[in-house]
Amino acid sequence: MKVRHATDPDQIPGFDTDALRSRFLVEDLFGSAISMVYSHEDRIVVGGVRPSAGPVTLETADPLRAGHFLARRELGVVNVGTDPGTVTVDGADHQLGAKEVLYVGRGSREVSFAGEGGAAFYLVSTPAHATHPTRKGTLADATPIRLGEQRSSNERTIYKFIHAEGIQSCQLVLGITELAAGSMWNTMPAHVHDRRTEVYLYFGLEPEDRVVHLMGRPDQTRNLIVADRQAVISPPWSIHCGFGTGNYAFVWAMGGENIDYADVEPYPITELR
Ligand SMILES: O=C(O)C(=O)C[C@H](O)C(=O)CO
Ligand SMILES: [Zn+2]
Repeated sequence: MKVRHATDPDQIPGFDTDALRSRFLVEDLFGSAISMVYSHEDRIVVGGVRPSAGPVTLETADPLRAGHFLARRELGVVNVGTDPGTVTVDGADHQLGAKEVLYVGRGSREVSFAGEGGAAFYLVSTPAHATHPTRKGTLADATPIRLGEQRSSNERTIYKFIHAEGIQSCQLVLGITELAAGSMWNTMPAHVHDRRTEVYLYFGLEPEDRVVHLMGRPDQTRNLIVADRQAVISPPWSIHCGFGTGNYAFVWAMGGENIDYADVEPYPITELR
Protein backbone atom coordinates (compact mmCIF):
# COMPACT_ATOMS: atom_id res chain seq x y z
CA MET A 1 0.00 0.00 0.00
CA LYS A 2 1.46 3.33 -1.07
CA VAL A 3 1.00 6.42 1.11
CA ARG A 4 0.21 9.97 -0.06
CA HIS A 5 0.52 12.80 2.44
CA ALA A 6 -1.89 15.71 2.69
CA THR A 7 -0.98 18.98 0.97
CA ASP A 8 -1.49 22.65 1.76
CA PRO A 9 -2.93 24.74 -1.11
CA ASP A 10 -0.02 27.18 -0.65
CA GLN A 11 2.31 24.42 -1.95
CA ILE A 12 0.61 24.29 -5.37
CA PRO A 13 2.44 27.24 -7.02
CA GLY A 14 5.73 25.44 -6.31
CA PHE A 15 4.68 22.18 -8.02
CA ASP A 16 5.64 21.41 -11.60
CA THR A 17 3.60 18.95 -13.66
CA ASP A 18 5.34 15.85 -12.27
CA ALA A 19 5.02 17.01 -8.66
CA LEU A 20 1.33 17.76 -9.17
CA ARG A 21 0.72 14.36 -10.77
CA SER A 22 2.65 12.45 -8.10
CA ARG A 23 0.53 13.99 -5.34
CA PHE A 24 -2.96 14.07 -6.82
CA LEU A 25 -3.14 11.57 -9.71
CA VAL A 26 -3.22 7.81 -9.07
CA GLU A 27 -2.05 6.30 -12.36
CA ASP A 28 -1.48 2.61 -11.77
CA LEU A 29 -4.39 1.24 -9.73
CA PHE A 30 -5.24 -1.58 -12.16
CA GLY A 31 -1.76 -2.72 -13.26
CA SER A 32 -1.63 -5.79 -10.99
CA ALA A 33 -4.02 -8.16 -9.14
CA ILE A 34 -4.46 -5.63 -6.33
CA SER A 35 -3.05 -2.17 -5.73
CA MET A 36 -3.87 0.34 -2.96
CA VAL A 37 -3.11 3.95 -2.12
CA TYR A 38 -3.62 5.42 1.36
CA SER A 39 -4.23 9.17 1.24
CA HIS A 40 -3.91 11.23 4.40
CA GLU A 41 -6.60 13.52 2.94
CA ASP A 42 -9.45 12.34 5.18
CA ARG A 43 -7.65 8.95 5.33
CA ILE A 44 -9.31 7.69 2.17
CA VAL A 45 -7.88 4.45 0.78
CA VAL A 46 -8.44 3.73 -2.93
CA GLY A 47 -7.66 0.46 -4.64
CA GLY A 48 -7.96 -1.50 -7.85
CA VAL A 49 -8.50 -5.27 -8.15
CA ARG A 50 -8.08 -7.39 -11.32
CA PRO A 51 -9.11 -10.96 -10.42
CA SER A 52 -8.53 -12.44 -13.91
CA ALA A 53 -5.69 -14.72 -12.73
CA GLY A 54 -7.69 -16.03 -9.73
CA PRO A 55 -9.44 -14.85 -6.57
CA VAL A 56 -7.87 -11.88 -4.77
CA THR A 57 -8.14 -11.34 -1.00
CA LEU A 58 -8.30 -7.96 0.72
CA GLU A 59 -5.42 -7.98 3.20
CA THR A 60 -4.64 -5.52 5.93
CA ALA A 61 -1.59 -3.30 5.42
CA ASP A 62 0.96 -1.61 7.65
CA PRO A 63 -0.45 1.97 7.39
CA LEU A 64 -3.74 0.72 8.91
CA ARG A 65 -2.14 -0.94 11.98
CA ALA A 66 -5.23 -3.16 12.16
CA GLY A 67 -5.69 -6.93 12.41
CA HIS A 68 -7.89 -6.91 9.33
CA PHE A 69 -8.61 -4.31 6.68
CA LEU A 70 -12.14 -3.44 7.81
CA ALA A 71 -11.50 -3.57 11.57
CA ARG A 72 -12.13 0.19 11.77
CA ARG A 73 -13.13 0.95 8.16
CA GLU A 74 -16.00 0.71 5.72
CA LEU A 75 -15.63 -0.02 2.02
CA GLY A 76 -17.33 0.80 -1.28
CA VAL A 77 -16.69 -1.55 -4.24
CA VAL A 78 -17.63 -0.67 -7.83
CA ASN A 79 -17.27 -3.02 -10.80
CA VAL A 80 -15.72 -0.64 -13.34
CA GLY A 81 -15.00 -3.53 -15.71
CA THR A 82 -16.95 -5.14 -18.52
CA ASP A 83 -17.56 -8.64 -17.05
CA PRO A 84 -19.51 -9.48 -13.92
CA GLY A 85 -17.60 -10.47 -10.79
CA THR A 86 -18.21 -11.76 -7.29
CA VAL A 87 -17.31 -10.12 -3.99
CA THR A 88 -17.39 -12.57 -1.10
CA VAL A 89 -17.82 -11.04 2.35
CA ASP A 90 -17.49 -13.44 5.29
CA GLY A 91 -18.76 -16.34 3.17
CA ALA A 92 -21.65 -14.50 1.46
CA ASP A 93 -21.34 -14.04 -2.33
CA HIS A 94 -22.42 -10.75 -3.95
CA GLN A 95 -22.53 -10.71 -7.77
CA LEU A 96 -21.62 -7.32 -9.21
CA GLY A 97 -22.33 -6.51 -12.85
CA ALA A 98 -20.77 -3.55 -14.63
CA LYS A 99 -21.42 -0.28 -12.76
CA GLU A 100 -22.89 -2.07 -9.74
CA VAL A 101 -21.82 -1.21 -6.20
CA LEU A 102 -21.32 -3.09 -2.95
CA TYR A 103 -21.09 -1.35 0.42
CA VAL A 104 -19.19 -3.47 2.95
CA GLY A 105 -19.71 -2.61 6.61
CA ARG A 106 -17.10 -2.14 9.32
CA GLY A 107 -15.94 -5.32 11.03
CA SER A 108 -16.28 -7.62 8.01
CA ARG A 109 -13.30 -9.96 8.25
CA GLU A 110 -12.80 -11.79 4.99
CA VAL A 111 -13.35 -10.01 1.69
CA SER A 112 -12.32 -11.56 -1.63
CA PHE A 113 -12.87 -10.82 -5.30
CA ALA A 114 -13.33 -13.15 -8.28
CA GLY A 115 -14.41 -12.68 -11.87
CA GLU A 116 -13.80 -13.20 -15.56
CA GLY A 117 -11.07 -11.35 -17.46
CA GLY A 118 -13.05 -8.15 -17.83
CA ALA A 119 -14.07 -7.74 -14.18
CA ALA A 120 -12.29 -4.87 -12.44
CA PHE A 121 -13.17 -3.71 -8.96
CA TYR A 122 -12.51 -0.17 -7.75
CA LEU A 123 -12.30 0.13 -3.96
CA VAL A 124 -12.80 3.21 -1.77
CA SER A 125 -12.52 2.94 2.00
CA THR A 126 -12.93 5.46 4.81
CA PRO A 127 -12.57 5.13 8.61
CA ALA A 128 -15.81 4.01 10.31
CA HIS A 129 -17.01 4.17 13.90
CA ALA A 130 -20.16 2.02 13.56
CA THR A 131 -21.31 -0.97 11.55
CA HIS A 132 -23.86 -0.58 8.77
CA PRO A 133 -25.14 -3.61 6.85
CA THR A 134 -23.33 -4.82 3.75
CA ARG A 135 -25.60 -3.95 0.80
CA LYS A 136 -25.54 -4.07 -2.98
CA GLY A 137 -26.76 -1.23 -5.21
CA THR A 138 -27.64 -1.32 -8.91
CA LEU A 139 -28.13 1.58 -11.33
CA ALA A 140 -31.89 0.86 -11.14
CA ASP A 141 -31.87 1.33 -7.31
CA ALA A 142 -29.86 4.56 -7.40
CA THR A 143 -31.98 7.68 -7.80
CA PRO A 144 -30.83 9.25 -11.07
CA ILE A 145 -30.36 13.02 -11.24
CA ARG A 146 -30.16 14.42 -14.77
CA LEU A 147 -28.08 17.59 -15.02
CA GLY A 148 -26.69 19.85 -17.72
CA GLU A 149 -27.73 20.54 -21.30
CA GLN A 150 -26.62 19.51 -24.76
CA ARG A 151 -25.89 23.14 -25.69
CA SER A 152 -23.34 23.37 -22.85
CA SER A 153 -21.89 19.88 -23.58
CA ASN A 154 -22.52 18.72 -20.03
CA GLU A 155 -25.62 16.52 -20.18
CA ARG A 156 -25.04 13.82 -17.59
CA THR A 157 -26.74 11.53 -15.09
CA ILE A 158 -25.63 11.31 -11.48
CA TYR A 159 -26.41 8.01 -9.73
CA LYS A 160 -26.10 8.24 -5.96
CA PHE A 161 -25.55 4.84 -4.31
CA ILE A 162 -24.06 5.35 -0.83
CA HIS A 163 -25.52 8.55 0.65
CA ALA A 164 -27.83 9.93 3.32
CA GLU A 165 -31.03 8.70 1.63
CA GLY A 166 -29.55 5.56 0.03
CA ILE A 167 -27.21 2.84 1.25
CA GLN A 168 -26.26 3.87 4.77
CA SER A 169 -22.65 4.44 5.84
CA CYS A 170 -20.63 6.26 8.50
CA GLN A 171 -18.90 8.79 6.24
CA LEU A 172 -18.51 7.25 2.80
CA VAL A 173 -20.60 8.91 0.06
CA LEU A 174 -20.30 7.31 -3.38
CA GLY A 175 -21.90 7.38 -6.79
CA ILE A 176 -21.35 7.11 -10.53
CA THR A 177 -21.81 9.87 -13.10
CA GLU A 178 -22.38 8.99 -16.77
CA LEU A 179 -21.86 11.55 -19.52
CA ALA A 180 -24.43 11.55 -22.33
CA ALA A 181 -23.08 10.77 -25.81
CA GLY A 182 -21.55 13.96 -27.22
CA SER A 183 -21.30 15.69 -23.83
CA MET A 184 -17.80 16.26 -22.53
CA TRP A 185 -17.95 18.37 -19.34
CA ASN A 186 -18.49 17.01 -15.83
CA THR A 187 -19.20 19.06 -12.73
CA MET A 188 -19.54 22.42 -14.43
CA PRO A 189 -20.09 24.77 -12.61
CA ALA A 190 -17.31 23.42 -10.45
CA HIS A 191 -17.43 23.43 -6.68
CA VAL A 192 -15.41 22.84 -3.53
CA HIS A 193 -16.59 21.20 -0.30
CA ASP A 194 -14.47 22.23 2.62
CA ARG A 195 -15.82 19.45 4.80
CA ARG A 196 -15.04 16.51 2.50
CA THR A 197 -12.22 15.10 0.37
CA GLU A 198 -13.36 13.59 -2.94
CA VAL A 199 -11.74 11.10 -5.30
CA TYR A 200 -12.78 10.80 -8.97
CA LEU A 201 -11.99 7.55 -10.82
CA TYR A 202 -12.49 8.03 -14.55
CA PHE A 203 -13.43 4.92 -16.55
CA GLY A 204 -14.96 3.86 -19.85
CA LEU A 205 -12.47 6.02 -21.82
CA GLU A 206 -10.94 4.63 -25.02
CA PRO A 207 -7.13 4.14 -24.79
CA GLU A 208 -6.49 7.11 -27.11
CA ASP A 209 -8.75 9.48 -25.14
CA ARG A 210 -8.02 11.60 -22.08
CA VAL A 211 -9.91 13.66 -19.51
CA VAL A 212 -8.46 17.08 -18.76
CA HIS A 213 -9.22 17.35 -15.05
CA LEU A 214 -9.14 20.79 -13.43
CA MET A 215 -8.02 21.09 -9.82
CA GLY A 216 -6.68 23.68 -7.39
CA ARG A 217 -8.09 26.71 -5.64
CA PRO A 218 -10.85 28.30 -7.75
CA ASP A 219 -8.67 31.37 -8.38
CA GLN A 220 -5.52 29.30 -9.16
CA THR A 221 -6.54 26.27 -11.20
CA ARG A 222 -4.19 23.61 -12.57
CA ASN A 223 -4.87 20.65 -14.84
CA LEU A 224 -4.11 16.94 -14.85
CA ILE A 225 -4.28 14.87 -18.04
CA VAL A 226 -6.01 11.64 -17.01
CA ALA A 227 -6.29 8.27 -18.81
CA ASP A 228 -8.80 5.46 -18.35
CA ARG A 229 -9.05 4.00 -14.83
CA GLN A 230 -6.93 6.66 -13.23
CA ALA A 231 -8.02 8.47 -10.07
CA VAL A 232 -7.67 12.06 -8.90
CA ILE A 233 -7.52 12.97 -5.20
CA SER A 234 -9.32 16.23 -4.56
CA PRO A 235 -8.55 17.83 -1.17
CA PRO A 236 -11.28 19.94 0.47
CA TRP A 237 -9.86 23.21 -0.93
CA SER A 238 -9.75 22.03 -4.54
CA ILE A 239 -12.26 22.29 -7.33
CA HIS A 240 -12.77 19.10 -9.34
CA CYS A 241 -14.25 19.02 -12.82
CA GLY A 242 -13.13 17.96 -16.24
CA PHE A 243 -13.76 17.49 -19.93
CA GLY A 244 -13.07 14.42 -22.02
CA THR A 245 -11.91 13.95 -25.58
CA GLY A 246 -14.33 10.98 -25.72
CA ASN A 247 -17.24 9.55 -23.78
CA TYR A 248 -16.56 8.48 -20.18
CA ALA A 249 -18.07 7.86 -16.76
CA PHE A 250 -16.58 8.35 -13.32
CA VAL A 251 -16.94 7.11 -9.77
CA TRP A 252 -16.99 9.95 -7.26
CA ALA A 253 -16.46 9.11 -3.61
CA MET A 254 -16.11 11.30 -0.56
CA GLY A 255 -15.19 11.10 3.10
CA GLY A 256 -14.99 13.73 5.81
CA GLU A 257 -16.96 15.82 8.23
CA ASN A 258 -20.45 15.21 6.86
CA ILE A 259 -22.42 13.14 4.34
CA ASP A 260 -24.49 16.05 2.99
CA TYR A 261 -24.07 15.84 -0.81
CA ALA A 262 -25.47 19.36 -1.13
CA ASP A 263 -22.91 20.94 1.23
CA VAL A 264 -20.86 22.49 -1.59
CA GLU A 265 -19.72 25.97 -2.63
CA PRO A 266 -20.19 26.30 -6.41
CA TYR A 267 -17.97 28.54 -8.53
CA PRO A 268 -19.27 29.75 -11.90
CA ILE A 269 -16.70 29.51 -14.68
CA THR A 270 -16.49 33.31 -14.76
CA GLU A 271 -14.87 33.19 -11.30
CA LEU A 272 -12.27 30.53 -12.14
CA ARG A 273 -8.71 31.58 -12.91
O1 LIG B 1 -21.04 15.62 -12.79
C1 LIG B 1 -21.16 16.09 -11.64
O2 LIG B 1 -21.58 17.24 -11.42
C2 LIG B 1 -20.77 15.24 -10.51
O3 LIG B 1 -20.79 14.02 -10.62
C3 LIG B 1 -20.35 15.89 -9.25
C4 LIG B 1 -19.92 14.90 -8.16
O4 LIG B 1 -21.00 14.12 -7.79
C5 LIG B 1 -19.35 15.67 -7.01
O5 LIG B 1 -18.37 16.36 -7.19
C6 LIG B 1 -19.99 15.53 -5.71
O6 LIG B 1 -19.40 16.43 -4.78
ZN1 LIG C 1 -17.58 17.38 -5.39
